[in-house]
Amino acid sequence: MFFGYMFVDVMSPLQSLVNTKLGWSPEAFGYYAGAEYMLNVFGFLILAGIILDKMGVRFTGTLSASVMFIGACIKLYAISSLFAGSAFDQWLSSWWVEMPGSAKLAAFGFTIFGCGCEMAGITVSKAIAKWFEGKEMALAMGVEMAIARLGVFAVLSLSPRLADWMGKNDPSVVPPVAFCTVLLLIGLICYVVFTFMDTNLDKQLGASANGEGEEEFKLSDVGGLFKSRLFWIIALLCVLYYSAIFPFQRFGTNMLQCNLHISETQAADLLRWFPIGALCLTPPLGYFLDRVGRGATMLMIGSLLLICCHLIFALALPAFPSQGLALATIIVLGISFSLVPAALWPSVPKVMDSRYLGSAYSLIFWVQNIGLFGIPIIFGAMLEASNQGVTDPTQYDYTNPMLLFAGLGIVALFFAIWLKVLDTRNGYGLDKPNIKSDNDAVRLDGEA
Ligand SMILES: C[C@H](N)C(=O)N[C@@H](CCCCN)C(=O)O
Repeated sequence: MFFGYMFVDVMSPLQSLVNTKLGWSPEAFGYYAGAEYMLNVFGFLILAGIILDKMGVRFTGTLSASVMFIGACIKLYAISSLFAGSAFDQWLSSWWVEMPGSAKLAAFGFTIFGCGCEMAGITVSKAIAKWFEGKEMALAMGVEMAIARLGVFAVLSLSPRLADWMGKNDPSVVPPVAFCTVLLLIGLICYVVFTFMDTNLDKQLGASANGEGEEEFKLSDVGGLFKSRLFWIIALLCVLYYSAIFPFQRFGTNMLQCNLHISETQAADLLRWFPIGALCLTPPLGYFLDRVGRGATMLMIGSLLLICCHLIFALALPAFPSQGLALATIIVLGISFSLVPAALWPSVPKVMDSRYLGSAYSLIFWVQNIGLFGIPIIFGAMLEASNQGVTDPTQYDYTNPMLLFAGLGIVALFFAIWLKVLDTRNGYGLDKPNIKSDNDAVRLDGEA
């Protein structure tokens, strides 16, 4: 997940460079950013849930790491000089001309990568929920997410510097993407080694080699989940919250650059404190949740902080372009980004029967991916519409698109409050600690 999250954001701090070097407009960048989730939205994630439940963690993990690597190679080729000017490039550039050939092929590679990355995400979630059931599950998920955030921090720090590899006068998008592609190959090799070690351990313990696929995915479970009000509240809170977080991560560098009139590297250096805040706080919050609880309350506070931060970025930062204000807001956003993920993901096994868990995670990811696919496109289009005639990518006005993020946060807060009310009324146990011997939480199959 560390290398995967690095690859996801490798181009995020390079938006103005891809604009000048590859000719991608903000709209094209938005299409590219949303492409990560495209095939997932059109059903791949549901298939991934079935594969996970049928084939188990070892097989699905190896498959997802391989798919991520293949997607990364396609994207690397798309932005390289091997592709630029080729007959394939000319053909790809000849239709839907707003989207250059390199952007189309990179978006395709990112789509393939996204299938692997999201499949890896549900594999990890299910494995942790199973391994840590009734134990320090929230802490384990918090540590896993912290490692992923460290990847984002690392890539926001490294990417602009690697882009200047050949000298500041000739920056290029290729070195950072190539570097992260090699890391994905190393990740794949590590996972293959893990599967051999895990199989050997099973043999030593005398466990059945196929013991991991015992929780069968049933299509009827999907129907049951879709009819559940609780599922929809969690899924909609998830999609609204994350749609104001991950797309922000992608556009944030340029937003800071435009508002603060600083270089791309300086802006990325500021933005990298966002994942760092989340990195430091998510594990302790998971520890707190395991022992004390308050998950539903954390979801509300996290959503409220999200709204405040995006309103500051939209309205206050353009009026008071201060790096101190930007940094403080980024840190508070990092706190929000710890509270919600730390509480959201461990809440799912609390309210959904373990028989549904693989499918529940894949369906929540699926709903979430619809937002993660659509919002960057809408955001990019709003940015373009708000900046008609602006040719310098460091001079964009980000007010309207940032208000979109604040709006998403307001609706997310509404769902967080609703969840808290239902939890208080029906006793789902969302505000209760994870570690306890006889969990009296009401699960979906017991939902009225
Ligand atoms: C984007 C991805 N679908 C996602 O939701 N990522 C979450 C972590 C999900 C839990 C993984 N074990 C995130 O907060 O990064």
